[in-house]
Amino acid sequence: MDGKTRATVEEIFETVAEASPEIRAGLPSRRLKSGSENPSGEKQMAADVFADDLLQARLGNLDGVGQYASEERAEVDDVGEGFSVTVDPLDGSSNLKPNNTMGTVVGIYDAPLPATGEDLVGAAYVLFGPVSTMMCAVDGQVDEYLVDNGVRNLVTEDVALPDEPSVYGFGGRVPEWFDDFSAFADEVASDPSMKLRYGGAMIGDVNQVLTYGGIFSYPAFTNAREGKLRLQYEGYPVAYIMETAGGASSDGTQSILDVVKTDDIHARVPVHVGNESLIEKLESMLDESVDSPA
Ligand SMILES: O=P(O)(O)OC[C@H]1O[C@](O)(COP(=O)(O)O)[C@@H](O)[C@@H]1O
Ligand SMILES: [Mg+2]
Ligand SMILES: [Mg+2]
Repeated sequence: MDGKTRATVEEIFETVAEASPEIRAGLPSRRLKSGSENPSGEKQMAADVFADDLLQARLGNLDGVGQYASEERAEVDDVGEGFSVTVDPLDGSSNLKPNNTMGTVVGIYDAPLPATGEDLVGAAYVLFGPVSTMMCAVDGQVDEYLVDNGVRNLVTEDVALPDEPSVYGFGGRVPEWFDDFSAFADEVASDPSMKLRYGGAMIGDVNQVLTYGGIFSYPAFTNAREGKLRLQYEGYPVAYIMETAGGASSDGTQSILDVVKTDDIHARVPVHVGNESLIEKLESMLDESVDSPA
């Protein structure tokens, strides 16, 4: 990776870190529905709209950013020349009401949007928990930071997914899972070394997998084969972070990073990320009947 690319990616990371205390401080007064829907047909919280506007203004202002897209706005914004940035401004915003965890997810692509997994030059997330963690993946390495007053402080350099998996979290309604995924879930659950830990925000669930080892899935459903999570804002960035940390990702048959993009900037994808052994097992169990509803 050349120095200019690296510097631009770091500037984008720094801008997200800088905005994160403002996003966090804006949450208490914005835990209500905004009255509008996002392009995926979900009711937006006031905090979703606030975080999106803030990030659009800050990231769109950077010299090295050419496009900004988020799951909260219909169209891609052309903001200048440079990398394309995709944002899930508040991942897990349905956790606002019960005061559970949530975060911000960012993908940086060296191509116009919609881009492909191969176009990624960096990805990061901020997790709003008891502390604000920021996980940044660039140039083959993931680093973990604590964000304090908008500044990243390095906690762990070169984060590696633990070899021994111990946690799992599977999203959606169990009756709507395909039979083959249910069989995989049963196998994971029956492993005495595995514990169910599910929080309802992808980024919180992914962060505990990165911390302890394991698997997070938001699978295909019998009534929604494409799953729920969005490829450009959630699927590609989280797969890039997990694979860079030594883990694996899958849409059920292939790495999420190899999933072919469509023209739809809001396209969805089944998401499975975690230890390679579990992703391999999953793919072997889904292969046979992935196309046949339960
Ligand atoms: O509560 P549900 O419908 O199972 O969905 C939970 C999943 O949906 C999400 O909240 C979707 O993300 P947004 O909150 O950004 O729309 C994921 O973070 C989470 O994994
Ligand atoms: Mg999300
Ligand atoms: Mg969101």
